[in-house]
Amino acid sequence: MNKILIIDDDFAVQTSLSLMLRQEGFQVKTCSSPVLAMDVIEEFQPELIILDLNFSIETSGDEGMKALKIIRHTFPNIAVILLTGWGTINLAVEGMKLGAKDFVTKPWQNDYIIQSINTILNLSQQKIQSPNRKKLDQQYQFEHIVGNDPKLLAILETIGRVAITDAPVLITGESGTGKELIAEAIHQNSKRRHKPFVKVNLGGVSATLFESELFGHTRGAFTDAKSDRIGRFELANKGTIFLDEIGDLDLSSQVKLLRVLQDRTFEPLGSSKSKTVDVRVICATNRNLEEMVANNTFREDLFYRINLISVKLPALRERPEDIAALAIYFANNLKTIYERPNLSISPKAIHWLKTLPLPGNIRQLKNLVEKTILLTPKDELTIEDFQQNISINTSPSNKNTLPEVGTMTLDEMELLMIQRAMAFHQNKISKVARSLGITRFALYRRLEKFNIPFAIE
Ligand SMILES: Nc1ncnc2c1ncn2[C@@H]1O[C@H](COP(=O)(O)OP(=O)(O)OP(=O)(O)O)[C@@H](O)[C@H]1O
Repeated sequence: MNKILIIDDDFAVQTSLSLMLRQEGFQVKTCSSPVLAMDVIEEFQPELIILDLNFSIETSGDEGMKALKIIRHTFPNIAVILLTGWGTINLAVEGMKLGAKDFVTKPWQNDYIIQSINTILNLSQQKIQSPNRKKLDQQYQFEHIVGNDPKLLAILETIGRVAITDAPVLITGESGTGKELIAEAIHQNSKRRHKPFVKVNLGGVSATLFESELFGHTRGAFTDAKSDRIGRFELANKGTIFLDEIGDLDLSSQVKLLRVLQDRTFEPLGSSKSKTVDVRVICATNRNLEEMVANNTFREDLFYRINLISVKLPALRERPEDIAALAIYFANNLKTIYERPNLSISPKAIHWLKTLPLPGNIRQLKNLVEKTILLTPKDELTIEDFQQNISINTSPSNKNTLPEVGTMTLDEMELLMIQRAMAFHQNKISKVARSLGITRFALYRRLEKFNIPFAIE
């Protein structure tokens, strides 16, 4: 039985929280001040502490903060959840930086606290050493997710475990790495799987449309509002809402979003009646939210609210072994669709695909395989077939794949580009030279300079 310690000077809070947690099967102790807490922690050895930040004698929150620092320092393995008022949410944010696992604003929702506790305890307690794909597939539904890379498996393990809770999950990763697929998998493995999964692309929602899109509007709320409209949150009730491109949200919309994530209540535009929703929130972005927080373009409190659990999907170039499995999977899917049962990819072509940088990640690989199959009438696809259909330089995020200024000289860059072109064109000098925009002789000179072996054509 897991042990939880509640540190709060408000007797009513102590009683109601402990009653609720005992009903959930936890062993609970309470304590009214941080000073007394240290002895209790030593003796009781809780796995988790719920710590109030606002003690009535000291409304600045300093006492709670001090206690948090000491607890983190003395008992680093004990998880801490902070309790705070809505008005002092900035304190909670400070606390998260000091290592608290989550924060809950008063008045709290019992369901939220319980799911947060379960998620935190669950994640900290049963870490499997190295998850294996077969075991994961026996436990969870990941049938459309291809891959065996240890980084991907660790992610599948985490999402499998947290899927059953209602914990918010933040999914980051470059474009095309499978963020939406992972969000769907979380929903499919949750208790909400038979309820709606509603996707909202926040990148496409302007600040003026944000409220009506997410919270709905009543007829006449604004000039074009000819009839009542249900917002996305309400559509997702009892299910999951997937907020894609959350990093694209402007600051005024961020605060509106924080409010509904915090209280689960909102008012449709033009209405004064609050509505309550029961949704699980999954967010995704290819931006660096930590950096945005540092630049004050993303609210820190919203950041901590959405990333109780966060997973970062690796770029495809970081897991080249999965390229083979993915290419074969996409080709097999198309076998049936296009009625070409003998379709296959030559072993050499598979090997060659693994050497591609693929900045557009899995989406780019999928498009390449589909395009090549469509445009090639043969059964076995070769390197040349793929070469004709790839546009390495026009991929969307190519500019991001250039190294940072100061990390590479022009000479090193030239060497890398020549090596890459040689691999791509399998050392065929005239093709390599053409792709680099230089003559064959200019290429020979450079190959010699860089000591790259070649055969004269
Ligand atoms: N592990 C995988 N196995 C099979 N297909 C995958 C996998 N990951 C992604 N895909 C496929 O690749 C395509 C891109 O994936 P997805 O849309 O989930 O990426 P994303 O990270 O959400 O992209 P963006 O940031 O551009 O929205 C989809 O067609 C998806 O089905």
